[in-house]
Parts: sequence; C-alpha cells; structure tokens
Amino acid sequence: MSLQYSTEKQVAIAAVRRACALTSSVFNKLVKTETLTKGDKSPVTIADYSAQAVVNTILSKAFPSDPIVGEEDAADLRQDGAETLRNRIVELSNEALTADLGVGDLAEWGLGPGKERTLEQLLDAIDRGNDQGGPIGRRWSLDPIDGTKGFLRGGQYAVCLALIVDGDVKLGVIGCPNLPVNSIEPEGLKGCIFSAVKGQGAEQITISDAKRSPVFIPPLEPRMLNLLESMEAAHADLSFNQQVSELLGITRPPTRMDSQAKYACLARGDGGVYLRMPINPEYQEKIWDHASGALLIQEAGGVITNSLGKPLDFGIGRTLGKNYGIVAARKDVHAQVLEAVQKARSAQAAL
Ligand SMILES: Nc1ncnc2c1ncn2[C@@H]1O[C@H](COP(=O)(O)O)[C@@H](O)[C@H]1OP(=O)(O)O
Ligand SMILES: [Mg+2]
Ligand SMILES: [Mg+2]
Ligand SMILES: [Mg+2]
Repeated sequence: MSLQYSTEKQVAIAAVRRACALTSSVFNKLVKTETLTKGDKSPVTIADYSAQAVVNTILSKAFPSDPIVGEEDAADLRQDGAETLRNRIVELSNEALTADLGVGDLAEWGLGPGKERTLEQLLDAIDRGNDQGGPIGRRWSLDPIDGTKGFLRGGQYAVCLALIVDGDVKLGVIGCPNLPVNSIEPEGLKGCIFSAVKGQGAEQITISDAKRSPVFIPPLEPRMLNLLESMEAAHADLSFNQQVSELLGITRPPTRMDSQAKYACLARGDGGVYLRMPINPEYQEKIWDHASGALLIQEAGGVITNSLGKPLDFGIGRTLGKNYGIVAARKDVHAQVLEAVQKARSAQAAL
C-alpha cells in the first residue's frame, strides 16, 4: 500500500523542480543583460508568471478538479501592449514543460519533448490560480517566486507549493535554487527541494541529483540559537526581534534572508527561531507565503503559531486573516520564545 499523498508529493516535487530550473535560467540570462541591476521588475514578472504557468499546467493535468490559490493572475498579460511579455512567457514555460523527463517525472502529466502549450492554454493555466481558499475541500496554494527581492539580488528565493485539505496543510514543498545543500559548506553545491507530508516527516533532496536526506531540527544550546529573519525591514519588525533575542540571551547575530528559505533553514537546524512580527498590522499574510513552511517546521519537530500562541489558520481564504505575527521554533524553544515576545511587547507598551 502506498503512503497517503505519495502521488501528490511526486507531482508537486516534479512541478517545483521544473519551476526552479526555469527561474534559475531566467536569472542567469538576466545578469548578462544588466536588467537585473537596474531594478527593472518586468523580468521578474516573467519568471513569476512562467513558473505559475508551469506548476499549474502540471497540477491541472495530474489533478484536474483541484482548485489552486496562486499568487499571480494573467489579467495584465491579456492587455494590449503585453505581447513581448506574453511571447517570453510562452517560450520559457514551454522550455520548462518540454524538458526531458527527470527522476520521478511521468509523461502522463503532460511533460517531456513535444508537449508545447499555446499562449491561451498558458494564460488559462496562470488563471487557474484564482481560487479564493476556505475551510472546506481540497486545494493547492502556490507562490511561484517567494522572495522577489532575494531573486533580484541573486540571494535566496523559493518556489512554494502546498496541498491544503479542509484548511489543514497536508503536503508542503519548497524549492530553493540558491540554498547550499549543506549549510556548513556555503560555497558548495546549491539547490535543494524540501518536502513534508503530514504525519510522515520531512526531507530534503538535491535539485541536481535527487539525493535524499531527512530533515529535523536538532536540539541546540541556547547560545547556539540565532534568529532567522527577513532581509526587508518593511516585512518584519527587526528591532523587536533584537529585543527578543536579548531576552533569550542569544549572542549570535541574526541570519537575514528572503523567502520561505527561512523555514527550510530552521527545519534543518540552521538557526533556531523564525520570528516575523508585523511592521504594519493591517498587512495580512498570504497563505502561499507560509503553508509549505508551516508544515515543514511541524514535521521537522517544530511548532509554528502566531505571537499569541494560536495555530495559523489556512482555511480562512487567501490570507491568514488578522496579523499577530509568526513564531516558529523547535518544540522546547518555542514556549521560551513566546514568553520573550510577550515580555518585549509589555516593555514596548510601557514606554
Ligand atoms: N508589508 C509586508 N509585511 C510582511 N510581508 C510582506 C509585506 N509586503 C510584502 N510581503 C511579502 O513577504 C514575503 C517575503 O517575505 P520575506 O521578506 O521574509 O522574504 C513576500 O511574499 C512578500 O510579498 P510579495 O511576494 O508580494 O513581495
Ligand atoms: Mg511570497
Ligand atoms: Mg511571489
Ligand atoms: Mg509577489
């Protein structure tokens, strides 16, 4: 008997691997043209749209009745004047979809040489990401490029795909094309895909040769803990993090990186705490920004809650609703972090 969600996992990893190859190839072509250093966002848009087209095409073939909550939609691409953009998306998406079958790929998912899609099919695939989420039923969440700023810098970004059933994340996959396979060799081989299935644990595979290793948060002495946090000061309250760090007696400096790569790092023990307190409480976190990471943390022996200690709710809609921040850490550390967060908050309120 095969394990629950084993087909979904195989499909999700295949889709994320192709999307990672696509985004890496866009980046490599971009640096040569310098468009990237000028901060022109359109090439990133090309990578985002194409990655969503590829993943949604594969999901729709393998699971035709599953809705998808995807970050992007094709409305702007359908406008007059977007022809160059559309042509690039068709080219990039078809390059990814028609690449030779890799480890675990099946031709029945519509992959491999000769499986080109038309412009209309690809735009429709992007628009398959229009599901509104909710508490009932089975659906996927997709962030085709999480950490746009990291992608632009040549830093960390992630392709994130999750399966959510009745508001509960059952499968999470995070592809990190720029993350070192082994954190103690930062200049070594890069490119990993993390996956977790509810109740079945978590693992990491290398993008290049699909080598597997289990993923779990090792016990870390408090002095060895450090905070994983956003690069972008606008995305999380980094000065609050500093106070929490001091209250916990953490001496190591924080590790700043973009995207759900932070969850991946925490899950394999590169860090110890992921703290994301809102700068702007009106900003509602999106489910595609946290679903895969949340399950990865839980399956690696961690706990993830908001700053009040309540679980994140992936069954509200496209967002996580009211923003009380996010706290993730190994089980034993999580309670200490929550306590420190409350203390830091009281100290702030007393000012
Ligand atoms: N004001 C905000 N607060 C928190 N997160 C934000 C905010 N604005 C955008 N984001 C999202 O944060 C995620 C990246 O987080 P991090 O900085 O930790 O890497 C992105 O998905 C980004 O969305 P977007 O994809 O639309 O840029
Ligand atoms: Mg994102
Ligand atoms: Mg994104
Ligand atoms: Mg975005």
